[in-house]
Order: sequence, then structure tokens, then C-alpha cells
Amino acid sequence: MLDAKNVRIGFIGFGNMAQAMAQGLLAVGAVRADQICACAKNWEKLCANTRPQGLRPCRDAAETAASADLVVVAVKPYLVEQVLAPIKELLKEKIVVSVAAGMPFEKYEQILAPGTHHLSTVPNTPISVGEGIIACESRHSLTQEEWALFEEVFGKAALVQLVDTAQLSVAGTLAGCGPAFAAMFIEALADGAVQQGLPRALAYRLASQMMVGTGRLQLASGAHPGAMKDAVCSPGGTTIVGVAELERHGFRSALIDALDAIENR
Ligand SMILES: NC(=O)C1=CN([C@@H]2O[C@H](COP(=O)(O)OP(=O)(O)OC[C@H]3O[C@@H](n4cnc5c(N)ncnc54)[C@H](O)[C@@H]3O)[C@@H](O)[C@H]2O)C=CC1
Ligand SMILES: O=C(O)[C@@H]1CCC=N1
Repeated sequence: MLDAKNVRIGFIGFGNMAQAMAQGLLAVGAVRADQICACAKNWEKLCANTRPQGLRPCRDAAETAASADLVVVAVKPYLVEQVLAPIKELLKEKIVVSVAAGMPFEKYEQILAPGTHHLSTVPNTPISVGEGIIACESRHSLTQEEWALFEEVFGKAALVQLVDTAQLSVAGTLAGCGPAFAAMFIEALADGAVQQGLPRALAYRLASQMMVGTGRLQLASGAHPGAMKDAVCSPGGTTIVGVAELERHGFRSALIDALDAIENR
């Protein structure tokens, strides 16, 4: 029987997202390095990204699928169909997990052989430190045991969140693109502090820990973010001066518009 101790995970595509997932699984001890293999376009790069951690590089998608029980499809969305076409029959026996944005269950039904067990997800890069999110489409064709195995293994490195098909895209955008926006926030906040004389490295350290702490506080308390903001704004104090300035610059509407632009692109 397949379990966390013996499941073999194969990444088809080993770029930023797949490497973050593999790194996260190893960091939290969800699986051992010898349970992971991967393929990518550039062999030398793949070897450099796998062998030092004890992961096994594979020559192509077929070798990866043949060597795995759970196959993670981690190529760019426009490549999914052509990369999977030659290995459709092999994948009928596997658990296929897609991490490609904009590739829900229905698209895979057209690409994969009938009866293939597959799940569409959108993860994010903080999985590499065991603090990820994997938005998962609730419509999937994994058996209960396969889903439980996926949740057990990947749930150690990420919040595994089921969402309706209609919400997969926006949940994936929030979770998957969000780290880029959060990183821009950290960078900009640090720029402001550097301008005021704080050393750059210290500014990043403080900004990042502030983000971690604020997120943890919200998750632990379930507090309304507006109430959290109010709790920091003393009457006539410093924070409200910054809040008013951010509002003048359209801080919140810039984020709302960013999600709108992504979803309507
Ligand atoms: N980067 C991120 O934060 C997130 C990425 N994703 C999804 O993950 C997928 C991969 O994205 P990234 O890792 O960012 O891209 P990337 O460009 O870093 O990685 C793509 C990988 O696919 C490999 N590849 C290309 N052609 C191939 C082929 N014929 N056979 C095998 N491998 C091949 C490349 O060598 C590379 O390793 C995309 O579908 C994207 O939508 C989803 C959520 C977040
Ligand atoms: O930018 C992208 O296309 C991918 C999907 C979600 C995050 N990164």
C-alpha cells in the first residue's frame, strides 16, 4: 500500500515552483530525498538542482512518470498538453497533480486518458520553508486514499485548501502571485526605512518578521484585518499618519485592481 514512507514523487518540470515544493517536503521531513525524482529541459541544470540534495534526475517525462507513484506536472501551462501527450498511458496508473495555473480539472479531462486520477492545484513558493499554500480544486478524480496521502504528505509543508472550481483561479492568484506582492511590500517598506537611515539588511529582517508576525496573529486570532489596523493606530499617533498617506496613494485599491487585472487578463 502507498504511504508517506514509500510514495515516489516525480516532478515533470523542475523550475522555481517544483524546486520549492521538493525543498519544502524535505525541510519538514514529509518524504526522504530518495523518494523524489524530476526532469527538466536542461540536463546540466537539472543535475545541479537535484543531485546535491540526493534527488534523482530523470532524462524525460516518461522516465519520471515510470519512476513515480505521484506525478507533479510543473511545466508552464502552455506546455502541459504537449509534454503529457506521449505519456498519457503511463499516467493512467498514477496520481497526477497539476500545479499549473489556469489548468482546472476540465482541461485535464481533455488532455489525459479517460479514468486517469488527477487533481488541479495552485501552490506557492513559501512551501519551500514549510509555510506554503496549495489551493486544490474540489473537483478531482483521486480516490479517498490518494487524496488522504496527498494531504498527509503536502499538508506538512503547506495549508492544503480545497476550493470550488469557480474559485480556483482567484484563490491561486491570491496564494500563488501573492508572494510577489508581499515581497514588493517588504522591499518598499525597507526602501523607506533605508531612506531614513536604517541599514538595508536590518530593514529587510524587520520588514519580513513583521509580515510573518502579522500573518500569524491574524491566523491565530481570526481578527478582522481592519480591527488589527485600528489596534495599532493610536489617536493622534504615528501609524494613522502613514495609513492616511497610503490611502491617498490608493494602496488598497492598487491591490484590489492587481487581482482584478490578473483575473481579467
Ligand atoms: N512560480 C510560482 O510561484 C508558481 C508557479 N506555478 C505554476 O508552476 C508551473 C511552473 O512554473 P515555474 O516553476 O515558475 O516555471 P519555471 O520556468 O521556473 O520552470 C519550468 C520548468 O519546466 C521545465 N520544462 C520545460 N519544458 C519541459 C519539457 N518538455 N519536459 C520537462 N520539463 C520541461 C523547465 O526546464 C523548468 O524546469 C507553471 O505552470 C506555473 O503556472 C503555480 C503557482 C506559483
Ligand atoms: O506568474 C505565474 O504565472 C505563476 C502562477 C502563479 C504564480 N506564478
